[in-house]
Amino acid sequence: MVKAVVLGAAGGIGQPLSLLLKLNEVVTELALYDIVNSPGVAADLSHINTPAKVTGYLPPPKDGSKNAPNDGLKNALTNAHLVVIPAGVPRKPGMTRDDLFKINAGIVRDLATGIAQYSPDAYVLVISNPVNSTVPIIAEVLKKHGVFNPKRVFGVTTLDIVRASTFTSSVSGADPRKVRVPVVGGHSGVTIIPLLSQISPPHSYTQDEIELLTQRIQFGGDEVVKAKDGAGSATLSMAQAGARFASSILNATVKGESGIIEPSYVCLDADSVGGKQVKNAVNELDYFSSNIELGKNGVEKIHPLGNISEYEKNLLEAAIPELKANISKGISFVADGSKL
Ligand SMILES: NC(=O)c1ccc[n+]([C@@H]2O[C@H](COP(=O)([O-])OP(=O)(O)OC[C@H]3O[C@@H](n4cnc5c(N)ncnc54)[C@H](O)[C@@H]3O)[C@@H](O)[C@H]2O)c1
Ligand SMILES: O=C(O)C[C@H](O)C(=O)O
Repeated sequence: MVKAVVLGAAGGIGQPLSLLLKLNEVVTELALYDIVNSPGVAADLSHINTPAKVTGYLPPPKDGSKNAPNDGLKNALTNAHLVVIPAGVPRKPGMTRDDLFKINAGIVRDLATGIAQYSPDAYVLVISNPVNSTVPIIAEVLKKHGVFNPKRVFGVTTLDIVRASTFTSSVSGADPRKVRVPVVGGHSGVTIIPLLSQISPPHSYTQDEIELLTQRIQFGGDEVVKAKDGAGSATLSMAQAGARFASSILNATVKGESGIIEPSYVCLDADSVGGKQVKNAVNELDYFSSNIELGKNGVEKIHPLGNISEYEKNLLEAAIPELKANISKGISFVADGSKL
């Protein structure tokens, strides 16, 4: 049995992501949890003729008036192999991702408490923003419960990779499906660091092109927030990116495929898989996105940054203070909170 769970499944990302997971034939059970509408989304998806059995769960009603299942989160999470979290509010124009911390930190902390209790061995994929802080929040909650495994918790930065392929190809004329650009660092503005010097297949951009492309990849999220004009942020492209990363995790951990490499924002404490080497290169940050090789137990190897250009070194230097602050904010939120 391979159970995938989506927490925040009725939202703008949650619905198309759940659809794509329903189409993934490695998944045999798909559990959808949200504070609203998840049974409806589950009923709808359950008519698709793929193997996954779909169920929808809600929290217990606040007034206790309805005869709803008592513990939706527990039932959703029990026996999960993979948990994907797109729960939380999205940006409106003029906001930074860090502005979402006030609401989303508490949501993510409470969901992490459920994961610690009901699915401590699951692979956890965090989409909720601000990713630079929500991943440390999840890790700290799992640590408090004694169940944190740094090889199993991932901040999903795949949308940055997807955008980098699309935007660079629009300049070079290459097939975007075949282009890979490692995007390292974090997932907000200047913490997003595209390594265009390592683009595959290789391509030489002018310095002007490099600067324009870097800016566009770093602030690609803002393009969508602006175009949606108050109706949220990227949902469809994020669902595709999230499903791609989930599929990579499933292919590595269930099917045993080797050699899958995807950048992701992870805890660098896993020294046995190369975390220390990356940590040394990024001024001792505890979390960072680098090329991650996936294996049957999750993170198999955290690849070093490799040769990077002077321009990219400057991007890294500019990213470090913001990443440090975002990480500390997440860690302190759990350390200072009482509701665990
Ligand atoms: N990592 C990325 O690259 C990336 C990309 C796009 C969006 N995001 C982030 O993803 C999050 C979701 O975006 P969206 O557009 O889907 O928002 P949305 O508002 O459309 O959906 C969010 C869903 O979360 C649900 N929710 C709220 N509190 C919950 C809780 N306690 N438990 C379960 N579900 C809960 C809501 O009911 C809603 O259905 C935002 O924080 C957004 O910034 C991240
Ligand atoms: O921009 C946002 O707020 C959503 C997401 O992080 C994105 O990169 O599209």
